[in-house]
Amino acid sequence: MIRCLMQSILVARDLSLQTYKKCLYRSTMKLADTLTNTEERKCVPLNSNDVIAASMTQSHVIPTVNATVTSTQTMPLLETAKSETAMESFKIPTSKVVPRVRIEKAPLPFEEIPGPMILKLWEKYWRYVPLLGTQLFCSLLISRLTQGRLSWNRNITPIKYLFDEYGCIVRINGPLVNDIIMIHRPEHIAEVFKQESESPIRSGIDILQHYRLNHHKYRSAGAFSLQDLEWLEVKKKINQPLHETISDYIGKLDSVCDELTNRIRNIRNRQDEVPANFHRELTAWGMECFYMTMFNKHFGFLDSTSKSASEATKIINALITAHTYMSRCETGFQVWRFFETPFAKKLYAACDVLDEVIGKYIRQTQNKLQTSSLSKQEKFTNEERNLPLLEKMMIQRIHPNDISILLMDTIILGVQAVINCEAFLLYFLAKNPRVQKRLYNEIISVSSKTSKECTQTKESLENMPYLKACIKESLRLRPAFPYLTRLLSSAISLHGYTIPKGTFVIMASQITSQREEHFEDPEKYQPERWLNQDEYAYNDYQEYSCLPFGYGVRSCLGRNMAEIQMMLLTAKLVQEFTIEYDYAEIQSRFLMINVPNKSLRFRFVDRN
Ligand code: HEM
Repeated sequence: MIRCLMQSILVARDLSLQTYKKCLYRSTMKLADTLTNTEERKCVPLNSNDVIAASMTQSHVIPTVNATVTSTQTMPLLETAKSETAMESFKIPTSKVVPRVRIEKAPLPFEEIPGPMILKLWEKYWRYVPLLGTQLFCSLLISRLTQGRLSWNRNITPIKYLFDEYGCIVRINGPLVNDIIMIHRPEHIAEVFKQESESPIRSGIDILQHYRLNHHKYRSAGAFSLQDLEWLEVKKKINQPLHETISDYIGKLDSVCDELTNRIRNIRNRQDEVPANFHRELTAWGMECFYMTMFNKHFGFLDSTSKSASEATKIINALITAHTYMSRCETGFQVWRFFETPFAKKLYAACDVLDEVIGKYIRQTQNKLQTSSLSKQEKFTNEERNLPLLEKMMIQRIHPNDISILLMDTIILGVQAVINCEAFLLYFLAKNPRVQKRLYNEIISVSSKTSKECTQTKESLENMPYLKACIKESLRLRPAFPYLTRLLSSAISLHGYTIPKGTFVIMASQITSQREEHFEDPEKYQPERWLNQDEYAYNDYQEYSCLPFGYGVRSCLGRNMAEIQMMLLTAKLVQEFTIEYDYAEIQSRFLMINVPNKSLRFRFVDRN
């Protein structure tokens, strides 16, 4: 009996508590709604805490709303069903709402930005490493840091983990390196780019810099590593010739795409599937495009029967090796700073092969230009625009050393970026037959109007908005570089914190471009989202929400070249084949560039 009685009391108490909570919530919401319509609400922004506070502080004076009830009557704390009905229509006289004073928030100290404790573990190692650069730290962070603790597969996941754990701004500090801030919100990225100086500083690739300055005794570190105004001078000189060359070489680049198409027909099996090492064929295509634009030479990378086949194999092997060991040297502890490790030796040997090839063409061009008179050279720049880029750069009097390192950066990073972005694009098309169909229709309709069958021109490419959207969408989901970096040249304010000048900022742009606020169903491949720009122009920071080629003065120099190459090849392949892929999902893994983590076993089924 007593137990029953006790239970009933407990149940009754629970019920009354629940009713109280419900009523308090309803009155709070009602109050918030009402306040929205008052003048006070307009000038005093309230958050949910304010509303709750307001309801609590005024609970004794809030009028219950019956016309008959005066404003001085108090509302019962524990409401009855009667008072609940009465709540439906109560009004608060505006004069009773006490306006709140907006309190200016003082900037929060930089040191209070949350960051991972796990990094503290590394501090004890750092002191044994005298030559620590920011890049080392970034590398640690981006590559191996969380190994063992997370399901680490060398992709962007650990960075995402840090944001999930510490919020939208994460600070990483150490005793020897400068502080590093990691961000991913477009509005924060905008602040970083707004403070950019005339010559912004980005993290370089230390091992390539080391190769050039110490191993090779070149006079500068290279396009990706060079920081000062000297590089900007070179960049200015290259920019225009680069764009002109690409436009002038569209026809030649298109025929390189024809070669890959034929090669696919030769190498696919009876199920129309290309071999697992199809990535290598894409590399050959990328290198042939590079040779064509830089040296105006057809090398035969896609022709296994050509005279230069063994030389082609050597160059492609060198490129693959250089990329692999650059990534291995650059990530983890950089022991190569103290002695030449086996990884560094392999990288240097591969770079030497590429350097030799580039050097050969530079010498040839130098000889050619020495034999022609200056006036003739000037005539070249004005009249004969079809010169290869190397010759144009030499006419611009760019130092041969600078040309050499620029070309090597273009091969190791630029060509690799194009190949891997193209690989992901083909994958997305293969996985989305509806998109592929629409793209095919666009290509056919434009080609029939503007160009000869199966040949693209500058005009035909300009008339393919859907193709551009397909590329943009693929770069949104799988950019070549998942993050951008800058050293702050002046202090900025982010998320209420003051970030001092000299802080190194990592912008996780791959995460930015997959945020729900900016992209509906962000994980889906939907090129259509780029066609109606107005629909997406609602947000002030839209511009910063997808930056596959970076932003500002230090944005990608090869953007035009990359986009044209990708457009040409994609148009060609979609026009000729239906592309299919039957295997497990392909994700990216990070080898200084996002690369596919699985073989590209596409099926290329003839359309006719
Ligand atoms: C789809 C292919 C490519 C993508 C996604 C890409 C992306 C990028 C990104 C994100 C940056 C850093 C920008 C920044 O920090 O704001 C960059 C820099 C650069 N890219 Fe590309 N790139 C591609 C292809 C190429 C190609 C083919 C070339 C060769 C001409 C090239 C040459 C460069 C150079 C020289 C820089 C350094 C620019 C500077 O520091 O001023 N890129 N690229």
